[in-house]
Amino acid sequence: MKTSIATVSISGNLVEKLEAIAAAGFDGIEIFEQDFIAHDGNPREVGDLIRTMGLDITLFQPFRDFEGLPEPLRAKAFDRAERKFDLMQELGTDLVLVCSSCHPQALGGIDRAAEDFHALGERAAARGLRVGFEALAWGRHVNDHRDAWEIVRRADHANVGVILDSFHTLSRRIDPETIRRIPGDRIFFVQLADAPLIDMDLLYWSRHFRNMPGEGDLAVTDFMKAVMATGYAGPVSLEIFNDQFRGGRPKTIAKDGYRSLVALMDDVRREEPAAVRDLAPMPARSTVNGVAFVEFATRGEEADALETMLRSLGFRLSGAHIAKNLSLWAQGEIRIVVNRETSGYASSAYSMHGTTVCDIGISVQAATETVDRAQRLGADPFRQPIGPGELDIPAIRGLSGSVLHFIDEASGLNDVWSVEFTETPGEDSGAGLKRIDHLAQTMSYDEMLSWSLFYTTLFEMRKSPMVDVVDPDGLVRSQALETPDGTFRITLNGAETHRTMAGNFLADSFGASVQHIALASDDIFATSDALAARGFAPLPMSDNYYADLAARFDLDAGMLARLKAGNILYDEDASGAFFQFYSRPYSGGMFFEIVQRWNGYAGYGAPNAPFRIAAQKRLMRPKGMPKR
Ligand SMILES: O=C(O)c1ccc(O)c(O)c1
Ligand SMILES: [Mg+2]
Repeated sequence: MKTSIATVSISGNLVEKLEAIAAAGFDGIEIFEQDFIAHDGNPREVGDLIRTMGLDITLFQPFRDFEGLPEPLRAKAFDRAERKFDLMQELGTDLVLVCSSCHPQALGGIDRAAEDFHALGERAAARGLRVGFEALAWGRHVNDHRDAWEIVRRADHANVGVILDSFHTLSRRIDPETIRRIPGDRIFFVQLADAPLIDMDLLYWSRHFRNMPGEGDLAVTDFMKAVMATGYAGPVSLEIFNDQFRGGRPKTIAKDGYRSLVALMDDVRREEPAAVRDLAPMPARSTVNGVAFVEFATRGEEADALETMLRSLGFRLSGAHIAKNLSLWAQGEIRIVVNRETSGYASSAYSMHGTTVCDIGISVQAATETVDRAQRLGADPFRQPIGPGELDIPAIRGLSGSVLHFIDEASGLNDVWSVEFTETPGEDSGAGLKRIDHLAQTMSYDEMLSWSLFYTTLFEMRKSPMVDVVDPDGLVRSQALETPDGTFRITLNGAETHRTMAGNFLADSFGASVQHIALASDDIFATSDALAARGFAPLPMSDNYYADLAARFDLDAGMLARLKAGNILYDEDASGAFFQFYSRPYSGGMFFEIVQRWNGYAGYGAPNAPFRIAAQKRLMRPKGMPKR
């Protein structure tokens, strides 16, 4: 399988685009004519440059407004085609994409279009070139791949084939199963794009909101299954028009594209093994059993403050590392590692971000396979020198320099706590916190798609719809990712301005990271009492909040009084209820959350988020102080 991507999908100038595409691992590019025209260099040099980077030119595009024109426009279109054929030969590519005409004078008529394509096929054949016809979803007469295929069929020329683009088919809700009727050797090229479901004009949607397969809501896997079932053996190419990507970092967008394409083809193969023959095998998405540990990089007074916070949350200092300056804090199944090392990865994370979550340990079915899959999807493995008596725990670099370790039972890696840590005796039985409910990662809005793709291609996780969270100083978008059984949950919070609570944290910590950790109790009121006895100070909520709760929900006076007394927030969904309270912010805007899910409540208390943020800001921005 040859992987390819259109140059239009990546930001930067032509050379920057090519470098990013080559580095991400693609085999080829579709050269977008505009990118070539904007470049100052002759076509032969450009072709040679592309090839020296190890890339093929899989397609030249687009050639517009060709079929169905009356004379003299028709003759002019053929002349124009001859010029572009010259250019293609100099660049060194044999396939051109002709997209269906939007020309106001195009006449329509399947046979007229077929005759035009037959004639174009003759001219292309004379030069050893090929022509592919793509139905644009907004084409004047041809806007359905079934009509494009009928035209190609009637053109009846070996050098004329059809080009399929998932966006054009799926955006019009055309059943992708209809692709199975097209002979694979008549499909000259396949373009892939996903998109979020938004009800808008097709052209505008296509030119601004496409995204990588798996990042949107279209049935791209079904589309590709149908394509592969035809026996299609040509390139599989991404063609993404997206405003955000046009302004993104070329390397990141290209890596995301490669990750999405390999994950998609692996999914297709799992569902139709016979159809995908030449993709190297890779392990399936990992099953996650939960968060094994969260590690903070910290120092000095900040480290002491964090440990004071952990103690007030009912954590017990349960171990010290045999060789390194790490302390292990435990409660229920929760393990938090406080790393005060002054060299190595955690130390650089501290220098870069201040006190920060530098490492997340994820408990999976098979740790080594998880790293294998991640690497096949383009992630880098992470290694540190292993000291005497230490285990070699498989790990990768996440995005923006983060690290993920994988722990499993089968290989004995979950013994790391008894192997690498000496037990600190103690009696403390905790405050009833049992497990990590979710980790909340803060990032800039532009990074959200990269992170959700990262998690959903590596793990069996589903995305919930994006919600808008109103901060007094701006909007934060939030998206939850979770395993089917809820054992591993992450919320991604994308900030667009520095002035939001999330944006402020991001600016102060120089990059995406975990901003809060939500810990689950099975009895929120008992936990709240136990924490109060330890001197834990919850985030104070306003009286107005509780007056509104009383209006919105059927809560009896006793329940309401208990919620208010504990500064506990409340929400309900179709099946159950949710209780949550917060710590006060520490170390530049991080915090802890305590939650209880009752009767299968599935959300994260999104309706409460604006009031939580306002309460945090009241603490961080004392009364009377003007906002920055
Ligand atoms: O938006 C367009 O015009 C356009 C051009 C070429 C394509 O392959 C396509 O899918 C869309
Ligand atoms: Mg296309």
